[in-house]
Amino acid sequence: MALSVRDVTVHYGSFTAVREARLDLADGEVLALLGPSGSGKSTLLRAITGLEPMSAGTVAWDGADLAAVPVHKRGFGLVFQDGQLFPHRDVAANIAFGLRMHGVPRAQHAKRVAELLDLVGLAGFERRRVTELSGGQAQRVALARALAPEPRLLLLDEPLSGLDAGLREQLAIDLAELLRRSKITALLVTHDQEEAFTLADRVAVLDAGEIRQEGAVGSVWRRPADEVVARFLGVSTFLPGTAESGVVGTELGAVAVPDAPDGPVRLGLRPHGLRVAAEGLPGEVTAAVHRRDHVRLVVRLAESTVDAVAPAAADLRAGDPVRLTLDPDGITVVGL
Ligand SMILES: Nc1ncnc2c1ncn2[C@@H]1O[C@H](COP(=O)(O)OP(=O)(O)OP(=O)(O)O)[C@@H](O)[C@H]1O
Repeated sequence: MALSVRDVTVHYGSFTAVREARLDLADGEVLALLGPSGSGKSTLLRAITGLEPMSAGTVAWDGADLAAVPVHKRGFGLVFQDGQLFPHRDVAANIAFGLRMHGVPRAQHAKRVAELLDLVGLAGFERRRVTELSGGQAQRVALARALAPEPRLLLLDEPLSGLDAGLREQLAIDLAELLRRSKITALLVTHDQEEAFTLADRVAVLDAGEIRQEGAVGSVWRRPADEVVARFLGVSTFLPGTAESGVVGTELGAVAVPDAPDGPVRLGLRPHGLRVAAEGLPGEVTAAVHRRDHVRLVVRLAESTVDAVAPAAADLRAGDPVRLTLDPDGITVVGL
């Protein structure tokens, strides 16, 4: 195991920001620490880098404890939300800083800087002043600077959250491609599930300083371990049901969940787990919000109020009657 984090606890005075965190990261793997604001993600990342003193626990690389290894000798690269570039130097000098710090001979700098700029999609930007870069370009330069010394672990703390939505999505896709192509081992902090799912192989969900669930992104998404994780991953309605031979019967109807074990289960419904259809449960729209590719609804049923979706073209308003049907794609089993 490249990185192993064991029972790491961090206190700020009497407040416990991270409690007994355990994580493993294999070579070439990308792990996202995902959680709401204040859940302790940055604190855990900082503890791993050595920037934050730990009250208990160990951080090891290839089995060797890093307690006595100072931050700059850990061989880790760091990228923060605002790239923290040196404003008075040009792009090439910012990237070469990392090379100088690691004793790369000066004669090799220009070639390596050009390679790194090519890698982050900014070929030819060497002489550009960093004050003349867009937010997205600045983050690419920060990434190139962090990668310059070929770190054994790249740590990214909300690297895209200072950017506007469209750019963030594009940069997340580019970054995911770069991490996979270059087989970089990386730990990413984010509060954005889309970003975590685009970039990471595995995800650890934090809440109130504790890792609630850790696993492959797909399995955490499909099988959240508890209600806290489920809510954070977009589940808004919980529904008891009884599974028999891969079909779960509930008060809202039956739905196929092939791997649900027979017996009582708890379903978690994301908004698109209930869709407007020609047939189904009757209800009344109490709120409708038009989004780019669908309409989000709040619908009052006979016994409860639920979230649901309709196609973008649906012209629905509060007071309209609708019928809802369960869609397995938006339904998880919680706490299996
Ligand atoms: N230097 C500090 N001194 C005291 N408390 C702190 C300090 N840094 C963070 N905290 C507290 O520790 C908790 C965890 O903070 P942390 O920054 O790790 O959360 P986070 O999940 O990264 O949140 P965000 O996404 O908002 O950055 C928060 O309640 C925060 O207020």
